[in-house]
Amino acid sequence: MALINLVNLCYDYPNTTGLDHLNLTINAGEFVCLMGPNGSGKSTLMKILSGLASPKSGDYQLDGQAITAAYLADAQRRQRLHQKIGVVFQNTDVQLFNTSVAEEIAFGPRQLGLSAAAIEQRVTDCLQLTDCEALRERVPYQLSGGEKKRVALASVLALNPEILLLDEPLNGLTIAAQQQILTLLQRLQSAGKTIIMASHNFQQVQAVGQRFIIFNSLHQISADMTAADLQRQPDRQTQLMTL
Ligand SMILES: Nc1ncnc2c1ncn2[C@@H]1O[C@H](COP(=O)(O)OP(=O)(O)OP(=O)(O)O)[C@@H](O)[C@H]1O
Repeated sequence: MALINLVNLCYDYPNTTGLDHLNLTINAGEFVCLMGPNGSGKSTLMKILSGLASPKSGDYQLDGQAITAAYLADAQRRQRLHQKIGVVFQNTDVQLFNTSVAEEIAFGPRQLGLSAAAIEQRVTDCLQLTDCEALRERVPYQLSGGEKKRVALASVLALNPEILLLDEPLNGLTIAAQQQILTLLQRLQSAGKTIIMASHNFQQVQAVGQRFIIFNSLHQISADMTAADLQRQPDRQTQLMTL
């Protein structure tokens, strides 16, 4: 069974279309890049997948469960969804609000009601996984862009989600910081996570993406290709280089 299944999914903002009749299946363990020009719908799809918005029409199923407005209205179910799908937002500053990095990572597990020992274990594990041990007592909003991104990822991983959604996680980072995030995402995929990453920069993601879902300016999916498909289509690669 598909992990994520979208059928004829539409979403509208008050004055514009967000998503137009998306049909999409994503299986567990995939590393998927959502690509397309500015305003094509990548962030809107992330909003729907993470339960921050519900579709106007069409279906969204996660592990066979229909995610509807009624489902999202139930706080317990919403929490279950948020445990399953972790989101790293485009603007990391909206995500980091605690007074230390350790507190930032502990926040989610504490909300789940875990014991102090279990929380400490998750903080230590996630600091190590994201190479953030040295940042443990730092104030999150004073960190560099790359450090903030790694801490945001650590705080999301503390809930041990099956799926990671990342909206333009490489924007504004140095090449070294980009590489560090990409290597980490590959390790997480090897550990069994499903990775869904939005990007409009093919150069940044071509080495890691295994599947590329390409949006057009009409907020539709115009192509859905594996990395191997893309290898055989240099014209398409050139097009993606200039989104
Ligand atoms: N909060 C909002 N209110 C109204 N319109 C919105 C809102 N957010 C997005 N839109 C519109 O919905 C469409 C899809 O936008 P979306 O942010 O999903 O695109 P994107 O592909 O993520 O773009 P970018 O690469 O710039 O982040 C665009 O036309 C955008 O202007």
